[in-house]
Amino acid sequence: MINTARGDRVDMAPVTIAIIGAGVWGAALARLARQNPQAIVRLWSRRSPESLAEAIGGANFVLSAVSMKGVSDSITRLAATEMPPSTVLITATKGLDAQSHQTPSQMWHSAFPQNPIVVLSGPNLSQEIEHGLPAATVVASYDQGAAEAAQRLFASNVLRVYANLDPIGTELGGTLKNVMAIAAGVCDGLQLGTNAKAALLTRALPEMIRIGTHLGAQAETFFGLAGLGDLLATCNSALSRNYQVGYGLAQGKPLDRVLAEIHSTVEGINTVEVLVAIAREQQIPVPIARQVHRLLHGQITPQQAVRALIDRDLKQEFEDELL
Ligand SMILES: NC(=O)C1=CN([C@@H]2O[C@H](COP(=O)(O)OP(=O)(O)OC[C@H]3O[C@@H](n4cnc5c(N)ncnc54)[C@H](OP(=O)(O)O)[C@@H]3O)[C@@H](O)[C@H]2O)C=CC1
Ligand SMILES: O=C(CO)COP(=O)(O)O
Repeated sequence: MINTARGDRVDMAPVTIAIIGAGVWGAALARLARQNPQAIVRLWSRRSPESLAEAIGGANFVLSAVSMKGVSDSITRLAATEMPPSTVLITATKGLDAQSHQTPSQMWHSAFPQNPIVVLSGPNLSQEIEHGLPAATVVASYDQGAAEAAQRLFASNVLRVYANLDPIGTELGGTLKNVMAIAAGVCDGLQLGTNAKAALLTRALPEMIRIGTHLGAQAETFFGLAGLGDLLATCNSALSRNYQVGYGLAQGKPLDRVLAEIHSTVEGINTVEVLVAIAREQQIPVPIARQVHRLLHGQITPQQAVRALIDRDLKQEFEDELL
């Protein structure tokens, strides 16, 4: 166990972290890292005047906070630098690659097999972080030392950081809940009530676990902060962009108008494509994700999506759970 009380920071050697991706999450993570007086924090984006090689020079940690569509580009850019194998790579992206169906940490590992890889994920709405509100998150890695180093780096009096050894589960919790947040937005937008919302979120979790365990996650991770925690935060907050998509569709707005109004990254739109493709190939039941997929493709109305979920064949509550 690590004691991360603020007073212990005097024992921590100075560390440098370079954050790639200066979107809202990259900026919020930079703010969090700056709470640590021992951390030198550099925030870099492809629009920055300095080169990436300069930004990562001497960094102990390189954190990627780019959206899923920027992960491949960022890997290519970083591969062109001379990053040493001791640099800890932290990924904070919540998405799945459309072609390979890989998670970001798997892509980073393929490109940099020698570097320790850490996943950072949890119920972390960036606007609340920017307002200095307290939160908790998870840093997960197969390399316990790397996860604990990231834990020491980010722990502060506004952020409680837990470490675990399941990076894939931690990453998929944050990724798959985005699809469920679209459904939750529909539920609230149609004013279906608290009973319906509780049913939706409760049934969303086993759906995430079925896909997640198929992709290599540990089931118990989904009951932690990066799974249930992030599901609750995102599905219950109008700050969530994925939730806003569902809410806007429930109000009868077309998807392109909803997206134009949000004008920011909405990872659930791509994630549901990958999720449904995997579910089809592997015959994994994902009823909520399927309705979100049909809704986003304009094949059904929000009301028809709700009806389709209720009209499914009757079944035992736990008959096909992987728990
Ligand atoms: N916002 C939040 O509350 C949270 C977000 N996340 C996750 O963090 C990730 C980023 O989200 P967020 O910051 O909110 O989104 P934003 O839309 O604010 O920012 C997206 C970032 O990705 C970068 N990017 C996109 N394409 C490329 C590319 N081809 N090459 C390099 N960089 C690229 C953008 O760079 P540029 O500015 O140069 O376009 C920008 O820095 C997402 O996966 C999201 O799910 C995780 C937890 C919380
Ligand atoms: O992942 C998030 C909170 O943990 C952010 O959610 P949105 O991408 O839906 O805004």
